[in-house]
Amino acid sequence: MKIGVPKEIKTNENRVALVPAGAEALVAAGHTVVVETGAGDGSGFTDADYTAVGAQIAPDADATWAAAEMILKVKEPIEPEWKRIKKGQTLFTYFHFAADEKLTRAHLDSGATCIAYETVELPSRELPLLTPMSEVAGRMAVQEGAKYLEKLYGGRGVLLGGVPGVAPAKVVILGGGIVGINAAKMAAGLGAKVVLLDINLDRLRYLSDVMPANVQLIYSNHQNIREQISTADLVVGAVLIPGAKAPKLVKREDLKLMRPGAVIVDVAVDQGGCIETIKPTTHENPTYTIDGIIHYGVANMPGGVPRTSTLALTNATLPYVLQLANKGWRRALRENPALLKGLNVVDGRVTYAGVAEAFGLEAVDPAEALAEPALV
Ligand SMILES: NC(=O)C1=CN([C@@H]2O[C@H](COP(=O)(O)OP(=O)(O)OC[C@H]3O[C@@H](n4cnc5c(N)ncnc54)[C@H](O)[C@@H]3O)[C@@H](O)[C@H]2O)C=CC1
Ligand SMILES: CC(=O)C(=O)O
Ligand SMILES: [Mg+2]
Repeated sequence: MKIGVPKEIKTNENRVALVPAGAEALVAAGHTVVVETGAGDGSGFTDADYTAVGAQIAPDADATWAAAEMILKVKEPIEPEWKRIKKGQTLFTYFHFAADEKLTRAHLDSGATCIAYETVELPSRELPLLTPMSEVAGRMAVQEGAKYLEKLYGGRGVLLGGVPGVAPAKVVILGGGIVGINAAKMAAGLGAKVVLLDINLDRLRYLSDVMPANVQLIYSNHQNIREQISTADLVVGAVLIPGAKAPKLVKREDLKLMRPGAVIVDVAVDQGGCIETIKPTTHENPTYTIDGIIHYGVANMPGGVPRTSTLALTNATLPYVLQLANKGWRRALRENPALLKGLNVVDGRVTYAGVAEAFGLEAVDPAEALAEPALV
């Protein structure tokens, strides 16, 4: 199979979807790998690192897309990339369709087969291709939150860990999945007082076994959330309903309960955000203020630490990339139910219920879409 790896063009997105070790594995399996010149630069991989393992370098994005039956990316194709998508081409990347109708319609119109990293799901309900980036983003959420709490950035001027004689800051985390547990570990390690809320009681029980004593676990409902954020310095949004739009847990009027200069980092912004007032921002311009509360809404946080993130992401994606390349998307999805869960759009139809629901579209059963020979 011919596999294309374009350079990411979203603002300050320096990750790349395939590292030289992955290119080597694909070439060894008999595939042709075409990498856009400079695609690996931001993560510390040169064109020469790719050619050394048998990949080809394309001079620009057009040539990379045109050559490929399957495109490997990190972020969803953005508007300048849409014209390059070919009917029947397989796209394997993060999409987050439910948060963006225009993006969804562009991919429906393209006729491409869109397999989303974020909805690949194991029988255990784990999301193996979201997990590594959630680990990065959860850890970063505390780093970024700590920065914007500094007075210089408009924050309350509070140090997360406090010092002897002065109380530590309070960090409230909404959602105790991968982002939540990683944020909690970091905040607790720095000495903050941490409160984590989730609706999954089994998850709260598990967290109570593994978390240190400065992490308190509370059931998530609107009343408890309002009570907790009223004394928070940093709030981290970390909820997820896989593939669907995030529920709005903090309403606009709730901001009035919060302390001026408190910071919200809504990691869930890529699925629309769990804070009513959040909107997507970029690494270049990450924050804005509403009612005295600093909002951080970067939708590709791991892009800020591309070396770590690229390695972590590609460790997880490569086994799936090899299955898609070796078997073609139909057989790979038929033989791997986890990968089948990743199918969001095929031949102009939505195959993921959460995405269809977000825009009032009809969802086609992915197994049914697979069964149609016309879509080979
Ligand atoms: N902004 C960025 O750069 C990045 C964003 N993300 C996003 O972060 C979000 C969280 O991802 P993960 O932690 O991997 O998901 P996860 O599935 O591991 O955890 C989500 C948690 O939210 C909980 N939850 C659901 N409804 C809730 C409610 N009403 N109140 C409290 N908790 C609730 C679930 O029980 C679950 O424990 C996703 O939207 C993901 O796409 C992930 C990586 C990077
Ligand atoms: C998960 C995601 O959207 C990201 O890593 O950018
Ligand atoms: Mg994202």
